[in-house]
Amino acid sequence: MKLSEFKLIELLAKKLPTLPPEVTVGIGDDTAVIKKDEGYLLLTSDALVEGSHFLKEWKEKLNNFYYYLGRKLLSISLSDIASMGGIPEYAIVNIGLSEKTETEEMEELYEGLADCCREFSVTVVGGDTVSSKTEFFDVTLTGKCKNFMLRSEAKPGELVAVTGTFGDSRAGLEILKGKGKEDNYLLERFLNPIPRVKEGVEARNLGVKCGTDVSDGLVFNLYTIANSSNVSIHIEGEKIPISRELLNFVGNSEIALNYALFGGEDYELIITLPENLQDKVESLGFKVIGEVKEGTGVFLDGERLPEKGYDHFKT
Ligand SMILES: Nc1ncnc2c1ncn2[C@@H]1O[C@H](COP(=O)(O)OP(=O)(O)O)[C@@H](O)[C@H]1O
Ligand SMILES: Cc1ncc(C[n+]2csc(CCOP(=O)(O)OP(=O)(O)O)c2C)c(N)n1
Ligand SMILES: [Mg+2]
Repeated sequence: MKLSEFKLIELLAKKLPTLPPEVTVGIGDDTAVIKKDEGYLLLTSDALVEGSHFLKEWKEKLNNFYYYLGRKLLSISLSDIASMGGIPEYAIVNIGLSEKTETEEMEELYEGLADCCREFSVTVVGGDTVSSKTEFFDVTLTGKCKNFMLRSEAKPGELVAVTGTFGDSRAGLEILKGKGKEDNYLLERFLNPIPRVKEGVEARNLGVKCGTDVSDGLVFNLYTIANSSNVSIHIEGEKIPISRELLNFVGNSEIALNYALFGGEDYELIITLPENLQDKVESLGFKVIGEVKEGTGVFLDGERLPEKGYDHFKT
């Protein structure tokens, strides 16, 4: 594919018929938003594909690898519902199995999926099972909300805040690829991201209007807010949350910051909020990392950052 992931989606979206009036948000945010009764239906889909998101050989390194894959499969869509401030409800699961797939692996995948369903009160209501050259797993998830957060609602003068720490997942991926020293915390952060559903709902309940989650990298997802809100975002390097484990893994704070900014698969939330909500969102566990201003772009300590992140057709 010659185009970037996002240019391609833009091109394909133009082919589709115009939206009916009940579709409040179509392609372009973390979930679709569809007006329903007194509130909204949220709808999202994400896939995990052998070769792109995981390697089958990782099974040899971890005896419960497919359990974690089952959890992550649901968690990545839960993170999209979380970023809208929604409550997850129903899931459809499509699985593509190769000649190498074993029954026990799929049982393990479904045990992970089931545990995650129990933890977040999600009900699997169907799916599809097909053969494929390489394995793939795909979840479509619905959610509900009375009000939602969007990428396009950031306003100049607001603060930018995030949950959790950044860059750990990329380090976990490197460990699985055989680079660097083993670290269970970092591995866990890659294999078992915890979607911030509670934080998303609570932020929205406080009146926060802008949110997204971080799958392609902190900077890239800050750009999705900046671009769709027509604002600039200014963050401070020393405020970016970085774990002790990541610092130990990479050895110095400059490289750790690079992992945090561009790593990807963090599945943490970014929100923007008016200053008067700062204490309240901090008590939910969010940390302020910067501010929203007029203009365009994302800046770190005054310097414009490149709009780069994970792109399926570039990496
Ligand atoms: N093949 C596709 N057809 C229609 N919409 C798509 C397609 N792929 C992605 N999208 C939409 O494009 C937007 C961006 O996708 P993506 O970056 O995958 O979102 P996210 O990081 O929240 O999963 C989303 O609204 C998503 O639903
Ligand atoms: C084998 C392998 N190589 C690279 C990665 C890293 N990686 C794959 S997808 C991705 C970004 C997020 O995934 P995507 O499918 O784009 O999620 P979405 O933005 O749609 O939520 C990253 C960092 C990986 N997990 N596994
Ligand atoms: Mg997606």
